[in-house]
This record gives sequence, structure tokens and C-alpha cells, in this order.
Amino acid sequence: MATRIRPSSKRCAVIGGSGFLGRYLVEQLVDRGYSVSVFDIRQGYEIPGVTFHQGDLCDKQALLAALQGVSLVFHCASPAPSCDDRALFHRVNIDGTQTVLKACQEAGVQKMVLTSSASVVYEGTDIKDGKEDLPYAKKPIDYYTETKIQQERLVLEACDTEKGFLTVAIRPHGIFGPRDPQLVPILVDTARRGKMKFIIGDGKNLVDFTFVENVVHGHILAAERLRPESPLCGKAYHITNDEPVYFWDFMSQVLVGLGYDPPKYRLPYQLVYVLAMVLWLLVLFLRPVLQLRPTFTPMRVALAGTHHFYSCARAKQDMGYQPLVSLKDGIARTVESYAHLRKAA
Ligand SMILES: NC(=O)C1=CN([C@@H]2O[C@H](COP(=O)(O)OP(=O)(O)OC[C@H]3O[C@@H](n4cnc5c(N)ncnc54)[C@H](O)[C@@H]3O)[C@@H](O)[C@H]2O)C=CC1
Ligand SMILES: CC(C)=CCC[C@@H](C)[C@H]1CC[C@H]2C3=C(CC[C@]12C)[C@@]1(C)CCC(=O)C[C@@H]1CC3
Repeated sequence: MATRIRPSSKRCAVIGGSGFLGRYLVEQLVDRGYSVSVFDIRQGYEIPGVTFHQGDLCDKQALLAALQGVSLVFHCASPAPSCDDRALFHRVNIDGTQTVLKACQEAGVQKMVLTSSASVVYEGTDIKDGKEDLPYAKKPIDYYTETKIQQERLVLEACDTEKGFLTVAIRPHGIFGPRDPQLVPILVDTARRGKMKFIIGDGKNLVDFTFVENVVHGHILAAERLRPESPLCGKAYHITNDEPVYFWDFMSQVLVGLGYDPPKYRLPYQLVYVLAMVLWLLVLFLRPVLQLRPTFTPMRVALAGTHHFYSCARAKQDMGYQPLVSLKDGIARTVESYAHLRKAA
């Protein structure tokens, strides 16, 4: 029989630690004196003292090897929302998360912090100052959201104070910052292709964009405050910058910061949404013969034209959360870091 190493409270594992958020989390944990193991299907970087375990989270044996002696697990792995592969989302976010839970329990892990998403309650229509008690979306906008809902449910239901296995879910929204592979690169690519000329709707829809270091701060606070007697057990928490911003102002600030023109012509939201729907149906119809990836998907149009901002009052109350970096500073640091994506003079 394999000998089990006794878990140490400062020993943690970050599943998905090679990703955008995961790497920031690892760096901050190391700075705070944790000993960190990363488990991911890819190794993106090296940090002295951090152990990398390359593997698929659907493989319990591979996970067990990485979880030896670990008392705290952060699970922030997921396929990218843009991949649109239902089977993959299901396999990783649902079946894989069940495997992670089993492996944690077998390895004697005591706490697990899941990176969920605020979009688990979003159905493509306005959410203003949404609280955590909103019901899960009955009609999720995509497969990513559908499987994030089931993932969050599984993790929160696994919380069991008697067995000594505690869980909590963090729901960030619109994470951005230096090294983000999605938001700024998609935006710049769209601008370079001359498709960032239009504002969808009246331009006054408020949205949360959250600087990555604030998201990390929320995760670490949650881990450190998660105890058998604490209110965090089995609960979900919104973590945002707590400064909702007009979606189109945020986009314009990033674009202008990088030397591109901001969008200025208005298009009615309903019209663009219907056009995106038609285009999407056409793409589905042509899929057997032609692989197309339209910029304007119904999901993206909804994100760009509706309100979706969330209250983080519960995180403030239960874990003393306050954002550390303001939106203004976060945008400035992000723009500065993407010098290579600046418009050529
Ligand atoms: N980026 C955002 O705006 C938001 C992200 N989230 C959540 O935050 C988490 C982290 O997201 P990002 O850092 O943006 O994504 P990312 O794509 O940069 O990182 C995800 C990591 O998971 C790893 N991974 C994927 N499948 C795996 C598998 N089968 N086994 C092991 N590792 C696997 C990937 O290799 C990658 O390193 C995800 O759970 C995502 O759903 C939630 C809300 C907003
Ligand atoms: C707050 C939140 C959930 C942000 C999510 C980030 C991405 C979904 C956005 C990042 C760049 C955005 C973008 C569009 C939609 C939403 C994003 C992909 C458009 C495609 C919307 C329609 C346009 O006019 C072009 C936009 C490019 C950038």
C-alpha cells in the first residue's frame, strides 16, 4: 500500500495553474509562503520551488500523484469558453471535476476553492447588481456556462464539515490583466480587421471587468477564511472590481490606449442580435462542409449589449474582501503590458 504524506496547511495545488488566472494565483501563493504544486495539461512557465505535474484532470491516478501531502486545492482549469466543443466541456468541467473531488477526498485534501463564473446565472438578459441567490440560468447562453453550472453544484454539494472536506466557489466576471490570452487579443484582432466601428445598443450597458490580481485576492481570502465554523462552507461568492463600467467605455479605453480608434456608430441591439442568430444558424448548417468562426456570435452580442454586473457584498461581509487594484490602474497596467499589440504608427 502506498504511504500517504501528512497534509501540511501551507501546501497547496493549483489545477489549471498554467493558465492566465492560475499563473497569477501560483505567483501570489509563492509570495505568501505557500509550497505550490501545479497540475495542468500543459506547462507554460517555470518558477523556482513550484512543482509541475503535467496531466489531464480526468485521470485520477495522475491527480493523486500531484495531491500527495496537499491540504488545499484550487481548481481553476477549464477549456476556453470560445472552444465551443460540448463533449470536451462535459468531459473536463463535469466528469473531470467529479474525478478531482474523488482524488481530493482519497488524498486527504481538506479544502477546495473552485473558480466558477458569475455567468452561471446569466441568460443573455440584463443583470444589475446580481446577488449570489439568483437562480442558476435555466437557459445557459453556451455549453461553457451550462457545464460551469453543473461544476459549481458538484463542488458546493461535496462540502462536508463532518468528513473534514470544505468547499467554496468564487464567481469572477470579465477577468482582465497583463498576459490575458482572450480579451485584449480578441479586441485588437477585431479592430485590426476593421470590425470595431460599431457600438451595439445605446452604449450605456454596465458590466463588471475584474482585474486579475483582485480575483486572486478573492481566492486566497476564501481559502484562508474557509473553516468548519465559517459561513463560507458550501457557498458561492462574486468577486469583481466593484466598479461596473459601460461595456463600450471599457473597450474604448483599451483600444485608444493601444492607438486604435474607438467604435462610434450605433446599431440597435435587437437587430444585431437577430443577425447574429441567423449567422449562427447558417454556420451550424454549413458545418459539415465549411468550418467558419464568426466574430458576431449571439453570445458575444448579448455580452456586448446587456447589463451584467454583480454585487460582491457577500464577499465583503464574509471574507473582508475589497478590490486591491482600481479599474483605472488595472486598465493602465494592462494597456502598458500589450505594447506588442499597439497600432503601428
Ligand atoms: N477569464 C475570464 O474572464 C473568466 C474565467 N473564469 C474561470 O476561471 C478559470 C481560469 O480561466 P482562465 O485562466 O481565463 O483560463 P485559461 O484557459 O487561461 O486557463 C485554464 C487552464 O486549464 C487547463 N486545463 C484545461 N483543461 C484541462 C484538463 N483537462 N486537465 C488539466 N488542465 C486543464 C489549461 O491548460 C489552462 O492552463 C476557468 O475555470 C474559467 O472558467 C470565470 C469567469 C471569467
Ligand atoms: C465582462 C465579460 C464577461 C467579458 C467577456 C470577455 C469577452 C467575452 C469579450 C472580450 C472581447 C469582447 C468583444 C466582443 C464581445 C465580447 C468579447 C468577446 C465583440 C465581438 C462584440 C461585438 C463587436 O462589435 C466586437 C467585439 C469585439 C470584442
